[in-house]
Amino acid sequence: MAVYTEVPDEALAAFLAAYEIGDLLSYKGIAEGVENTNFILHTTTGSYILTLYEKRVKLDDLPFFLGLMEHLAANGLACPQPIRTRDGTTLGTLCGRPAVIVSFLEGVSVRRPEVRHCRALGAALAGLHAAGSDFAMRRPNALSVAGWRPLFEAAEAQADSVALGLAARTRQDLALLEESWPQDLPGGVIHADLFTDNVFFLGDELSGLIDFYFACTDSFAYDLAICLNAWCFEADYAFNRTKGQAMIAAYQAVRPLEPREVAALPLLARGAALRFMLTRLVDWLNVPPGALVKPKDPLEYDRRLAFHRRVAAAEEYGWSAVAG
Ligand SMILES: Nc1ncnc2c1ncn2[C@@H]1O[C@H](COP(=O)(O)OP(=O)(O)OP(=O)(O)O)[C@@H](O)[C@H]1O
Ligand SMILES: N[C@@H](CCO)C(=O)O
Repeated sequence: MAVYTEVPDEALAAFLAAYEIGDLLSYKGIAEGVENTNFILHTTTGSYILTLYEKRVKLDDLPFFLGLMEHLAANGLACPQPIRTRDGTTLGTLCGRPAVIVSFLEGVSVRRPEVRHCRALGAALAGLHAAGSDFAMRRPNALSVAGWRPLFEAAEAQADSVALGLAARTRQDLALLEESWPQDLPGGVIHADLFTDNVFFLGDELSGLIDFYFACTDSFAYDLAICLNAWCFEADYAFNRTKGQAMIAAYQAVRPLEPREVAALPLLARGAALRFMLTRLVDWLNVPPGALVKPKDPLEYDRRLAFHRRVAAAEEYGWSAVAG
């Protein structure tokens, strides 16, 4: 469930009075998602998403996220567009929480992506990188390599209670990645969390990207590495090279990777898997009493790491010099 804040009818009506989105017909809480409180609103002018930001989203970051969504939507990307009030503001307050209304995107996410979905995702990711290239604001990636050691230290003592040997192998991965993390790759705005639940399809057509609350300024190839992790492994943790190939080729049809990005891909993919393993591990070990949200399994990413450790070259992810 993701309705942490209950919103009384009167409070909602007062909040909506500042907008020109028609009369409210109905609204209901959205169960999916774990970070924020989301409602779907149906009004006489259409459907909208109302989000109340809960504690994990920093208030200072909201201008970046909202500005970015506006910028990307203005550049033709199918993403939620923050709706402005009559006074021209996008960020308001509802029930003591920062709150926004964004446009509703049609479509459904796919649980088990197929090759065609991976291809569509590759093109959309490159489109996002292109659409964000002239966005003026910056937000450093707090969950890049410098952010991993504090996460590891918070989990190290209990890591082996989750899987035997997890602490030792994570320690080794972390040391290697800290030493060799690729620097100064081409970069700009990245989504940084483009998992299947954040991508909508209508039939075979990709219809929208959501959840920009990890978006930041970092290397483009790292974003691709995150997507290879999230989309191209099978249920048995075998990497599906055909899916990787489809994703990378579609990405490169819009923005060809530079040779240094290709060379860095194995390390970037390994780092991306470590990042999600660590955030999941910390959450797994710190489930608040009475929590209604089930934490995500860190071992799904420990298993991906086992694959990445054996990879020697980008070809093993499906990259090839000849576009295919
Ligand atoms: N603009 C939108 N259009 C249509 N549906 C949306 C939109 N934004 C959010 N949703 C719906 O709300 C759900 C939760 O949104 P979102 O993923 O942003 O939540 P969250 O709390 O930030 O969760 P998490 O970070 O865990 O994914 C989505 O799975 C989707 O069903
Ligand atoms: N996509 C992240 C959750 C944060 O949205 C994960 O699967 O660990």
